[in-house]
Amino acid sequence: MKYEFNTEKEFDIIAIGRACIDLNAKEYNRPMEETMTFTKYVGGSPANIVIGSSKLGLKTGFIGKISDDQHGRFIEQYMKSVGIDTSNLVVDKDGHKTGLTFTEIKSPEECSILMYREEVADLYLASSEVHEDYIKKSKILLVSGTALSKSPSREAVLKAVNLAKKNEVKVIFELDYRPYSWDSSDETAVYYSLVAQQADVVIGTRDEFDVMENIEEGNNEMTISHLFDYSPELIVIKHGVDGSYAYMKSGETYKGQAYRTKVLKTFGAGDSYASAFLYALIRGKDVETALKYGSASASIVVSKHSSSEAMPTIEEIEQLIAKNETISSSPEVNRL
Ligand SMILES: Nc1ncnc2c1ncn2[C@@H]1O[C@H](COP(=O)(O)OP(=O)(O)O)[C@@H](O)[C@H]1O
Ligand SMILES: O=C(O)C[C@@H](O)[C@H](O)C(=O)COP(=O)(O)O
Repeated sequence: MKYEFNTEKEFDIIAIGRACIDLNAKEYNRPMEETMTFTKYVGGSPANIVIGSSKLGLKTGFIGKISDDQHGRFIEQYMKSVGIDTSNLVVDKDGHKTGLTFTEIKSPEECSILMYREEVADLYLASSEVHEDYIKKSKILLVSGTALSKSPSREAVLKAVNLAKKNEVKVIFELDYRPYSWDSSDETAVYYSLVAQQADVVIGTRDEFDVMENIEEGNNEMTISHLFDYSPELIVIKHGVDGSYAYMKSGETYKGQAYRTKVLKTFGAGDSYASAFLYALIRGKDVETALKYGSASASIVVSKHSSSEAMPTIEEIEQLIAKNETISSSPEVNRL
């Protein structure tokens, strides 16, 4: 089953949200207290996703706010270098800073991130900085959930969603839950539900859907039966190394299995997954195949040091799919 887009649009994906910096520990297998050196990469979930999609050949753009300093300029230069349109990347003039994410790689199973996000420029994106003329040019508006955590970014995102819906632009909502950014679980659930109900596609981990529903240990059937009463036509629920499920409003369900790899660290999986999953959908692959692209891309990125710089080429993804070494012993993709 394929997912249709308006093919007349100039851009494939325009993302809205944060573009930040990842500082990934160079010394692995030790706690961050003992890490002396870090490598700098562009980071921020929505930025990572468009970087991945852009490297795969999609035409992408980014709406966001960066700091007026060396870090902001590094982000803009890197985005340009991978082909992302930065014409709607706003430079903050009020002294707000770029968000930093330090990563700790204690072991392949024990990875964590430490976010420094006080007064970050990305959450100061204003609704007046979101433009209809730009959004309407894209097949997809990719929305990151973290951009809803504070005003004025929250209103900027809600405006962007409204403009997308007015202009036949598919709204893809990546839940991208970062507890650090939110004041309360009730608040998160309110804004997540608001946008999920308006989105065309919702992507998140099982835990993130629980956050949206403000419950513990929810289940996929309940999630989809609720959301399919609203706008979503496709819901993707990820279960880490156990794979992912795609549910269509029309009733089909598909399972994508994770691909075996030598894991270096686990972060970066979700962003690389989303970038290749969306690439495949836009290129007219069916949803089953798109799950394979997402899983293969994630498997490649978890074997490498970064999230953004490590985003694979299409050849790497297709070679991995052809090798077919999935983690479960059951058939690689089961039609349920
Ligand atoms: N250890 C792993 N080895 C190979 N693939 C993985 C591994 N962990 C996750 N993946 C792949 O990445 C996808 C997204 O991972 P997940 O952990 O669910 O998302 P997130 O990074 O957003 O928390 C999974 O569906 C799976 O295909
Ligand atoms: O999203 C961030 O601000 C941090 C990311 O740049 C970092 O690379 C990361 O944690 C990615 O993990 P994922 O969202 O699970 O793919």
